[in-house]
Amino acid sequence: MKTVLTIAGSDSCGGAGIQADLKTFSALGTYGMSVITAVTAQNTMGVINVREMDVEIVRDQIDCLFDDIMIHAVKIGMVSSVEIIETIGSCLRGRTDTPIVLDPVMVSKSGCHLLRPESTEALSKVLFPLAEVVTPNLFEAEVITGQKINNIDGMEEAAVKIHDLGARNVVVKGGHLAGDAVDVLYDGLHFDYLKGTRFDTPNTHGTGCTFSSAIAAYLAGGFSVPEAVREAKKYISGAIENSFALGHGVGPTHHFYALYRKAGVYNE
Ligand SMILES: Nc1ncnc2c1ncn2[C@@H]1O[C@H](COP(=O)(O)OP(=O)(O)O)[C@@H](O)[C@H]1O
Ligand SMILES: Cc1ncc(COP(=O)(O)O)c(N)n1
Repeated sequence: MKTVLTIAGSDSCGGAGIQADLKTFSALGTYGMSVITAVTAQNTMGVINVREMDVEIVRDQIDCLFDDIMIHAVKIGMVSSVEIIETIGSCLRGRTDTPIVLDPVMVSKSGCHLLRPESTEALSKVLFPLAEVVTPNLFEAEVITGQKINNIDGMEEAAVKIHDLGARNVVVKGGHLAGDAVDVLYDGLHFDYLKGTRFDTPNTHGTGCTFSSAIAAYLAGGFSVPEAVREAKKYISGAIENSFALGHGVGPTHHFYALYRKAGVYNE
């Protein structure tokens, strides 16, 4: 059994964060585990409250898993504070056999800061050099590089800059650009373009969490980075195509539509 660990925040409404990550790991046939960095009180309309975990419990969650279990890939999402970032860094440094996918989560789609603004530098200094893949969205790539991004050329420039900060592979996601949903993968030498149909849906809660978790699940399964990113793109596209309305705001993507259909229990 391939195992994948998510280090991220809890999203009480289940569309993003730890909950989206574990659903993705399960849907892709891997065994999911979690380290919770923060608990958010969140629904489809917004984030009501955030409680960070203290660094001791973050460290103990990570260490006790590595002490006991072979972990085939790690995904990192919401990390919130400099202290939590440094703790994760010190726990993972040296564990070079385990590929790490870092989704540099900063602000929720509903506009809440999930990374304290003063933690941006620590995120790139401490965690980028540990990452096999970093997956910024347009806004995150702009904050990290200090440059506005309006098109694919801008995404390429940002990918190069983020690679220079130590990430071995960078996927700049184009989910927030107009037109097709095109993401740019850069490995330090070549650009690769992940093209996807844009689905006209408001229900995109947790798309970035799901995409990065799918990359981690495929890396755990032994796929190369370009293969893992390509398969993850297919997975997130299907999950968005089958996303659904929930609550009064931005609904979640659907992780199990293929399995449900096969079992004849798919409920539109
Ligand atoms: N409406 C959409 N239709 C199809 N793909 C989308 C759509 N919105 C986002 N994506 C894709 O979902 C993935 C996550 O991207 P994005 O939504 O930009 O991440 P984030 O949640 O970090 O803002 C990317 O592969 C992106 O291209
Ligand atoms: C705990 C947690 N982690 C990540 C996100 C980002 O997801 P989105 O960008 O879809 O709001 C979130 N809303 N909550």
